[in-house]
Amino acid sequence: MADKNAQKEPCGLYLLTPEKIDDLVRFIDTLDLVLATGVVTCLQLRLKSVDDSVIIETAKALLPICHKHEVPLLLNDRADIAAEVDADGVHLGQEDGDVASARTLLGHNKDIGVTCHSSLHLAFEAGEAGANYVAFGSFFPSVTKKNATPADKEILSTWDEVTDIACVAIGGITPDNCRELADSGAHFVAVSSAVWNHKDGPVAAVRVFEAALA
Ligand SMILES: Cc1ncc(COP(=O)(O)OP(=O)(O)O)c(N)n1
Ligand SMILES: Cc1ncsc1CCOP(=O)(O)O
Ligand SMILES: [Mg+2]
Repeated sequence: MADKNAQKEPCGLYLLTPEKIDDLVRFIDTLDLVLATGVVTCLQLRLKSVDDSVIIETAKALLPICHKHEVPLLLNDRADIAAEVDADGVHLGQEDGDVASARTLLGHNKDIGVTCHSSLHLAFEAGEAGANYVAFGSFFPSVTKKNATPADKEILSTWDEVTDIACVAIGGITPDNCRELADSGAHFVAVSSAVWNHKDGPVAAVRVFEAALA
């Protein structure tokens, strides 16, 4: 998913799972419908405060659904588990390990993304270390990550001008505010609550994002 040249197409929708999945069978049915829309470019399994066994079981269950729809599945935080389940990559925060170690675990045909908050310096470091994409944010207040570092959308245009590495915008993104991030240079917008908590459900939500990003 991390091809910056995809940017001249509409900005992609990068979907994060909820932090907890209570009913995996039901979630898979919903995810199948969401991915069948063709709107989602990438899915990140972002489970928090669960045992490794739950991450592994969930990743193994989601991979066939993602691949049926040709959507890469990245794991949040855990390059080791991404390698174990043969996921398509990993997203690393600044405390989640370094790119070089993740690359050793995953190999060269997997995607590695790195959280860079509002820092071009961190983004250049990540790029030099071999990240496939960098993530900036939070651009708007997020109910999912309430204490995230705020970021200004000018960082997206600056990054777009000076590098060829894809950038992802994250944090409080909705159908109403995603366009300004795409116009500023985001290649992908990463979204959680605006999809899973949409009043008309997640399938309707991704359709509204599709229209907003077209
Ligand atoms: C695409 C994307 N961007 C940023 C993050 C945040 O990662 P991190 O800072 O490690 O925070 P957690 O998600 O682990 O709480 C992300 N997950 N995905
Ligand atoms: C993981 C993460 N990192 C910065 S904001 C955020 C949460 C994104 O979720 P939402 O789209 O619900 O704000
Ligand atoms: Mg993390």
